[in-house]
Amino acid sequence: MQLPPAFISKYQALLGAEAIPFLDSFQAPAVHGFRINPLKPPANLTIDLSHPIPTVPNGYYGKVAGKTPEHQSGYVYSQEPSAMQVAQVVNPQAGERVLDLCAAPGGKSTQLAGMLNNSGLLVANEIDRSRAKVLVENLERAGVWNPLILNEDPDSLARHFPRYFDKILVDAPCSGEGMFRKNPQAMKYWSLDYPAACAVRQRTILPAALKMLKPGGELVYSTCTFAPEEDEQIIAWLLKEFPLKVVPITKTAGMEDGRPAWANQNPALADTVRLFPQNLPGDGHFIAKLRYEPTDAAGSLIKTQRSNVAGELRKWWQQLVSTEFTVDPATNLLSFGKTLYSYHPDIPDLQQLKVMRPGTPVANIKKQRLEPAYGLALALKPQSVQKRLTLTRAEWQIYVHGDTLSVDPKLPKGWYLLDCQGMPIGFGKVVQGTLKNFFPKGLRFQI
Ligand SMILES: C[S@@+](CC[C@H](N)C(=O)[O-])C[C@H]1O[C@@H](n2cnc3c(N)ncnc32)[C@H](O)[C@@H]1O
Repeated sequence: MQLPPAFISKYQALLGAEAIPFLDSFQAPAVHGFRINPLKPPANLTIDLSHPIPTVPNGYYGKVAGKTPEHQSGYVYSQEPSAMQVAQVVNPQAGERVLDLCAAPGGKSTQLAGMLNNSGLLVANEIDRSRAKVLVENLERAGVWNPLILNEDPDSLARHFPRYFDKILVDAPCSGEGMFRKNPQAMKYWSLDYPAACAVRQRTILPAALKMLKPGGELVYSTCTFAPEEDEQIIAWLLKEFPLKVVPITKTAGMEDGRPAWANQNPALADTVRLFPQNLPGDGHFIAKLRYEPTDAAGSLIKTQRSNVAGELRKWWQQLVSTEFTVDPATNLLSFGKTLYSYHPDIPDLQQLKVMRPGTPVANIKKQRLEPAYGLALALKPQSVQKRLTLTRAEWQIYVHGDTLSVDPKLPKGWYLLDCQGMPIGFGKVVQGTLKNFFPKGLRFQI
């Protein structure tokens, strides 16, 4: 790989002798990793789990294929190993309200959701609409319960969530120097001035994020770049401008202190973390954790979203629950577009927000009836449905292609939660020996 000459000389000046292993690391192959989703029920996975990442529960080195039941059903998520350290630093606790402000495609959101274990509230926001759609797919696949998925710019979002969150992650858009190895195209955008331009954007995102943090709440800031302008210098600026304190991050093997000398010499910057690719298997990251300690500690009340499901629609839902489920899987019901959602009761009134998903889709609204939603199949506990059917891997291929399958004609008609090797993969409807396919049209694929 041919690194930009200005990049080489910049890091030679910054790193001295260490620049040699740093620059050499770009010639090594990219390191792959994946996480196993702790939200999913136990299943028989066909995946090599022999190389665990010691510092990341459920994290493994290796590559996983995309077109497999394990991937389609959200049991695995491919993620570069050093990126996995960020959610570890956020460390969400049960019941907390957590915002992932720059969330697409959803690597850190899915990991945070796993750590929240479907307690508390995850709000995943992405400014770019097409990327937000990918975020929706990934959170749906992961079976996250009641995530609020938004497509807002940080300033607009801040108006709706004043002092609302316990933890906020800003995994900032950055110059992406850590991506060069995996995606050499990323070098095309790079110039000596690019990190400073990215820093301008980061300085607009962060004040908006702080408006949404509760007093005593924690902000985690991360980048996948090595540029001091976007790393230590951003934290030095935040510490000067806002009532924030650095929370030291416990360092594990291969993690280095942030470098005060690369900013304003503030010694607290050493408590941030640099992950360099010459020190650990991964592409590199910068992570800082800050506690917000404003002097005026008043919180803010918000108007919460009320359920809008009554009358006929509620009756149809109750009918579906009584014929197909063992318990009512929904929390609060919201009709949104042509879908019925379960949503978290603490979410603000959604009227002025660009909502991708208010929660978990539980049913598709048809004329005079409801059909259980794909997203529900991936999120609910299998024991909460009345009828289940196991497909072989070969039958799974037919299912994800969108075709019908023949089944035992004696099977009672109705909705079945389908699984493959114990992994829930979607719903199907049995009618007289035929399994009708309800795998969403937009997600179908051929192996
Ligand atoms: C590093 S990526 C996030 C990766 C994601 N956290 C993950 O782990 O999968 C940064 C994201 O910030 C978004 N972004 C770009 N400009 C932004 C802005 N002005 N405010 C907020 N987000 C922005 C990008 O669209 C991009 O999806």
